[in-house]
Amino acid sequence: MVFENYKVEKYHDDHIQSTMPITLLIKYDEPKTDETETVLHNHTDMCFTTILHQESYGVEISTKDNEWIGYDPLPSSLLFLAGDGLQLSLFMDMSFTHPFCRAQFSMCFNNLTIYHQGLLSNIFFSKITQIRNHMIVWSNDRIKSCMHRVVLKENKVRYSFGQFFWNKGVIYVPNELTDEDHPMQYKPIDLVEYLQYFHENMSTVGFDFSVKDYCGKHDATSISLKGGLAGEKKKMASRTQTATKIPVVDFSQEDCWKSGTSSWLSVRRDVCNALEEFACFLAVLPNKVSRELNDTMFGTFNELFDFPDEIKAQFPQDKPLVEGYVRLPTRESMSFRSSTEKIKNVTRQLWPEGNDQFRESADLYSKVMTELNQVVTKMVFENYNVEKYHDDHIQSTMPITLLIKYDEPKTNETETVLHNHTDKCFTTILHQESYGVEISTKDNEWIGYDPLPSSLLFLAGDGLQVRQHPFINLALVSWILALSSWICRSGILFVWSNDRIKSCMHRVVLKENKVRYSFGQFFWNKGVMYVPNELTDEDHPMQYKPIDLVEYLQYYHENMSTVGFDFSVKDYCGKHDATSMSLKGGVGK
Ligand SMILES: O=C(O)CCC(=O)C(=O)O
Ligand SMILES: [Fe+2]
Repeated sequence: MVFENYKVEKYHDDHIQSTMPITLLIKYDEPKTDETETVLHNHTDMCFTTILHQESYGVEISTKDNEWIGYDPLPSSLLFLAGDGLQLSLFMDMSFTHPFCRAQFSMCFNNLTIYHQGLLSNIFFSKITQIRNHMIVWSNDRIKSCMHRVVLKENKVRYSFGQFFWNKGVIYVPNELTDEDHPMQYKPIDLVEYLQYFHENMSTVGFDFSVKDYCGKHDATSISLKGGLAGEKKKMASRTQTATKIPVVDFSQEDCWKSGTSSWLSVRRDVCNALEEFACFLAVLPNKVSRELNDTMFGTFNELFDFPDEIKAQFPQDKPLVEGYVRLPTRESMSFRSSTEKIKNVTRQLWPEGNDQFRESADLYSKVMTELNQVVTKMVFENYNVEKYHDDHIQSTMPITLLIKYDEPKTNETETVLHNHTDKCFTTILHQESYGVEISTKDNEWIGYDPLPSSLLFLAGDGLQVRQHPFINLALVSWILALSSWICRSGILFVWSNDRIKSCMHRVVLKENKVRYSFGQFFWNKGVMYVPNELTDEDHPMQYKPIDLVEYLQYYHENMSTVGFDFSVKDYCGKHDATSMSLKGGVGK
């Protein structure tokens, strides 16, 4: 009917020939609470079309007006959806041999539910699948894929099943579906190749890699179907503007470290302007970190990351602010609490005979970063006239050091090795050996900087725990990492400052064909954080309830499956948000 309607029925036989229907039988666990629970988050299916049949209320679809509407199933009804993909693709890497092997897929689903309860649905069902709509391709944007979700309203198991219609071979937009009003939007696409490409490159192209990116014709990021896909997209992505620059704040004057001096006040102004405008700045402090220190520190990284995995893996993990060694598809990292004692222990563990170069330079950087953080946060507290809270704030701060090595890229193309994200902590200070970190401006431009040996990048923070998630599992982590967009919303500085300072969206790109080293300190806080009363007024009504950052992380880990990737600090402790809730207990969706 659809083909006929668009007068392309002559292609219909071929279309049906190439169709591979896949059956899926699903059981949703009985919800643990009486609340309505979203058990499958907003998504569209990646295939061409889907037909579902449910036993009881559950599927809801999003209308063009963004309303969610559901239906009580009739026994003799089936729900037909314009398709896009049941994120099956994500599971291909999980050693489940064939992308269309549904039986294995369901098994995989169940196993994962058991072992990774929480993580699964997020990776699985969140925004990631909204983008790959083949019906969209085929219909040249006339038919959009159906955004849907599943909610459980009753306290009982829910069964449902359906068929997902995939296609072998290349899908073309029929010429008949292009005209002046509908110029050709897509190049031909082989769905299976596309899925494969997506799997293999997820960690670099990112979850927001869409069918438009893959085979879009008029999109700025459009690419040729075969070869050089990632390259061109990445090139586009990294085409940074030179006009806007990351603000530089000069900390070279001795006086600017002393509260109350004119130099302090002037730096304070620069710092606060930079944070409000860019959520970050480059601190230049030649008296604190010299080129020699820079070279010594990075000089030890080679050896550090060359230790066999067994040695690196010895580093104990601690939740939710995990310390230890973490291997991801594009990078490996080592983290530990930033203290002289801890650095000594780490050094001794790695180099039983000692390594003064590492120990001393790591300790010095750690101290400088901690000091810079203290000074900058004090400036910020002062700027908002709440300096009386600063001592407590610093008392509760837990700095965590992270040392990172990014693998040498396999191609000569610029590669995004850490996708757009903000850090979940209060503040972050980074130091890189070579170009890599890029930040997103308010105008959504990506800007980077060539590091000076004596500079440190200060960022308004938000999240680290993704890489340090308790479910450390390579495949899962790579998905999470690729999913980076979900970590963008929980700025704690943002909470504290009652939305005055946004957290800094950043990413890491590799432009050169070589290993990249970087390290930093992430500043977390123990205990409950309040928006100071002084930061609320008519123009800034209180936006957040008190939050315990560590509990928040814990809560997030444990409930990821139901709260979804887009669960933000606003959802957790937002005051005016419709989804706001009390801090302890009853934190819903
Ligand atoms: O590699 C870097 O320099 C930055 C790393 C980063 O942004 C992070 O780990 O959150
Ligand atoms: Fe980061």
